[in-house]
Amino acid sequence: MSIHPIERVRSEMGRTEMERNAPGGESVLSLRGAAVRVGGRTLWSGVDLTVGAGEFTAVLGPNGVGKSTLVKVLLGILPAAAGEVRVLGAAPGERSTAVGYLPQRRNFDASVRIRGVDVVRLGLDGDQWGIPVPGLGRAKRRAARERVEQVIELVGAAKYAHRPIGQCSGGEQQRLLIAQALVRRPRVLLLDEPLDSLDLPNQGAIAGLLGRICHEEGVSVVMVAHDVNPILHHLDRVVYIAEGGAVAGTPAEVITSETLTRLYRTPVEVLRTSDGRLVVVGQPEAPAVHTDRHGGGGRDDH
Ligand SMILES: Nc1ncnc2c1ncn2[C@@H]1O[C@H](COP(=O)(O)OP(=O)(O)OP(=O)(O)O)[C@@H](O)[C@H]1O
Repeated sequence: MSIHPIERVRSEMGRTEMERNAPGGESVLSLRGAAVRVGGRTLWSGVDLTVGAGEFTAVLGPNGVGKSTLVKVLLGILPAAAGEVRVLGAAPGERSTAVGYLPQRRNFDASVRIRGVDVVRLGLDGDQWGIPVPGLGRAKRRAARERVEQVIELVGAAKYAHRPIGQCSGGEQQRLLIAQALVRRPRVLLLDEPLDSLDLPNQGAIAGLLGRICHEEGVSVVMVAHDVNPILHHLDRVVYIAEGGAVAGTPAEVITSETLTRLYRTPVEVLRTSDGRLVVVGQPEAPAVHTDRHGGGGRDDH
C-alpha cells in the first residue's frame, strides 16, 4: 500500500500547531507510518494522521477497507502492526477515561424499558451497575445527577430523556448515546458511522451537534462516515482509506479528482453540485452516496 500524506501544519481553519496540540505540546491523536493486520492480512499501512484539540476528523472509504479497524486501534482494542500510534500523548487504551466511544449503530427494541437518562448515567458508572458504590456520598451522587442532566441538555435530549429509550426515535436514541459517550467529559470522541440509518434531517442535526461538541466544547471528534456530505461543512480534516493507500488532510485537499484517482488507482471524478454537495463518480464503491449498508432496520424520525 502506498501513502500520499498531504498533511499541513496549518489547517484551513487557520489553527496554529500549538492550538491543535494537547497541553504539553503533544497532538491529541497521532499516527505515524501506522499499519494494521487482521486475520493474517494487512488492511492498511503507512497511515500518517495528526488530530489536534477540538478538531473534527472524518474517516472515509469504501466498505471493508478498515475504517472501524482504525477506531479499534485508537481505542487500544487492536495493536498497530507497525508505526507509532499515540492518543493524548500515551499508547492507545492508556487514557481510556478521556476517550468517549460510540460503536456502530445498534437500535434499542421498542420493548426496552430502561430510560434514556439511565442509559446516559451508565456512561458515568456503568462499571458499577447495580452495585452500590462504596463511599459515594450524597454530594457525589448529586454531582453525578447534575452532570447527567447537563450532558442531556447539551445534546438537546431533555424532552424525552425520561421516556423508555425503546420508545424514542432513531435520532433521539442517537443523541442519548452521544450524551452517554460524553458524560465523563472525554477529550476525544470516537464514533463509528453515527449517521447510518438516520434520515437526512436527522443526519444534518446530529452532524451539527457533533460540530458544536467539537468546536465549542473543544472535544476532538473522529468519526467513521460513509457519506461525507452531512458533515462536510463541519470538518477540519479527513483521512480517506482505499485500495491504493490512505490520504490525510483537509477536505479540500483530499476530496479531489486528482487525489482520489491516485488513491483508487482508477479514474475518479469529484463533482460539486449547486447546493455544495460532493458527488464522487467512478470509484469502486461510492462513499459520498448514502445507503443503508448495515441493514439495521433503524428507525427514522418522521
Ligand atoms: N478480527 C478480525 N479478523 C479477521 N478479519 C477481520 C477482523 N476484524 C475485521 N476484519 C476484516 O477486516 C476488514 C475491515 O473491517 P472494518 O470493519 O474495519 O471495515 P470498514 O471499512 O469499517 O467497513 P464498513 O464500511 O463495511 O463498516 C473486513 O474485511 C473485515 O471482515
